[in-house]
Amino acid sequence: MIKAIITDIEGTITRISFVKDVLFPYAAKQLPEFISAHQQQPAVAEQLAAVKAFIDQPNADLDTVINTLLAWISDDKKITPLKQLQGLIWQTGYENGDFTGHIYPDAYQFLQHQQQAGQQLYVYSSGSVKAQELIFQYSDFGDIRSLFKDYFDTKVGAKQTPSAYANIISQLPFNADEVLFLSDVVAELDAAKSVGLKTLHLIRDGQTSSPAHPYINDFSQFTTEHLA
Ligand SMILES: CSCCC(=O)C(=O)COP(=O)(O)O
Ligand SMILES: [Mg+2]
Repeated sequence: MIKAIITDIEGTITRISFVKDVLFPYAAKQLPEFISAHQQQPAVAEQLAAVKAFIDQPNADLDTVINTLLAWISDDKKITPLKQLQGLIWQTGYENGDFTGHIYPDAYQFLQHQQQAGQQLYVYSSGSVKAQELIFQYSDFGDIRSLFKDYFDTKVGAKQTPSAYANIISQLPFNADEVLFLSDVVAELDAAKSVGLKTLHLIRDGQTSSPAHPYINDFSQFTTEHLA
């Protein structure tokens, strides 16, 4: 019996185009000035050092680091220092009201219902924990952070890696088979299932279904059978 639900964000409870057409371009536009202005701040300096380590160029200059980060945004790389920096940059956009966090109405209703029914709700996204908190703090439905018990990002591991899910389960008071993982990406569902989590595939945007995972097109199709 399912006791906890871990949800992905992009493509599962948030429209893909909000991330790709709003958040990523905003980060790309603001990043050069943000890095130049804040490079000495510890939270930023730590990520710049991580970029240099990742590209194995400990003495890389600022332009090289900025161009590396811009290329990673363009290629939608889920590399931890980029995702951490994006969260810091998006904070300004949310605070200025440049955008609000898109949440599908059916997802919001589903999450509210499951919380009221006693499920513990968690988030696991490639977006940093900061970015996750921001999208829910400044969501289309107002501040909905109280829905979630905790957040996980790529610091526990990459989303297509089984050990990341084992790592999350080791931090929760549940067995793997008591946890349902929701995602739009089959490779993520495969990784979660391989360490014993139950899975449910969200196919909102024409993705191909997999025989390995049950699927729904939106949360209006969710039934109690998915919690069995
Ligand atoms: C937290 S909103 C931004 C999401 C993001 O940066 C991203 O890369 C999407 O990854 P997800 O794991 O939510 O599909
Ligand atoms: Mg996703």
